[in-house]
Amino acid sequence: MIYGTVTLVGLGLIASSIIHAAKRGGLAGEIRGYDLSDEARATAREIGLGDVICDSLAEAVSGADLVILAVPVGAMGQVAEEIAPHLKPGAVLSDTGSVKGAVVRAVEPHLPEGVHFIPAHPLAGTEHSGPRAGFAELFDNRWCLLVPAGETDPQALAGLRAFWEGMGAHVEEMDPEHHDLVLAVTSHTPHLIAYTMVGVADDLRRVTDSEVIKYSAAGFRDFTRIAASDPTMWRDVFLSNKEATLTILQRFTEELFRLQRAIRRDDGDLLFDYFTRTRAIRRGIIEAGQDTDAPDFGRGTTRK
Ligand SMILES: NC(=O)C1=CN([C@@H]2O[C@H](COP(=O)(O)OP(=O)(O)OC[C@H]3O[C@@H](n4cnc5c(N)ncnc54)[C@H](O)[C@@H]3O)[C@@H](O)[C@H]2O)C=CC1
Ligand SMILES: O=C(O)C(=O)Cc1ccc(O)cc1
Repeated sequence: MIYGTVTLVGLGLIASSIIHAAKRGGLAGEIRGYDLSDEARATAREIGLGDVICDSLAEAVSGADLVILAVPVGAMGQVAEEIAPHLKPGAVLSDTGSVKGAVVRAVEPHLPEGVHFIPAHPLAGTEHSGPRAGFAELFDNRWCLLVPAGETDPQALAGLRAFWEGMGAHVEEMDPEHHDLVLAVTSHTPHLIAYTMVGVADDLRRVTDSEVIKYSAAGFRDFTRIAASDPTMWRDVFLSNKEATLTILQRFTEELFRLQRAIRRDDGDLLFDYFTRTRAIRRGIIEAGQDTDAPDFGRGTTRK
């Protein structure tokens, strides 16, 4: 056991997965939960999520050793303000938000003396949401980035690291600005591209007579899975990681125009070289053992 009492605020996919994984690892004496939505709290009780589901934030966090905010990024500041007077001195306050700079700025002004704030981001998820969506294996062999803002108590940091490792994750530390740029490249912009592509297909539905759905190939299906992700969560991600996302989108559109021009000019060499370079990146990820779901791409041949 790492913490006596752990409280999850927001009982969606990530919080419910933490509850299952912490139970599996025997990491907490008692697990409490709270959600603003009556329906989420009722569902959590119905499926026996955690030990106690509370009807107020104050009750949920009072006396807790670890409090994790697993609400949409845009709600973090308001929740922090509400729980601040009820946090136990010496408690660890963390979160799971997909954006870190904005969360640090929103939470820090409300932090009471003696509470250790250590933002975190598990790089694991699905397109599903709500208390029923969680499962204990979600974090197995996935990264969890700890993003300590400024001076952080080493013991508090070690405890949170052990908690995430106990849930199966590999833990690394990163600073908030760097985190937001990296995630803009690897997660936020790709999600926006998926939303756009599915939107374009939907606009063309009448022209293509629903054939995009009927004959959708694996690439488009992957886009539709990602574009089915929670609208509130992703609205908040883009509005709170505005700068980094716009920077990466600018680079993306420049590259897209370059490829567009190559197609128009029948510049096969440019396209071939570009796709050869990107294929090597995919192989690098697989060779580094970072994609456990991926099929073996090592045996194919390259034709020109
Ligand atoms: N879904 C994913 O794949 C991942 C999400 N995250 C981050 O984790 C956080 C939670 O995401 P999910 O679990 O997927 O979301 P979710 O949509 O499944 O659950 C969020 C829950 O928070 C509740 N909530 C909203 N405002 C609240 C408030 N003021 N007080 C209490 N509860 C409130 C909602 O009712 C909902 O039940 C987000 O910040 C997200 O960016 C991080 C990694 C992966
Ligand atoms: O489902 C997917 O493909 C994801 O990319 C999951 C995910 C979504 C948001 C995050 O901040 C981290 C991971």
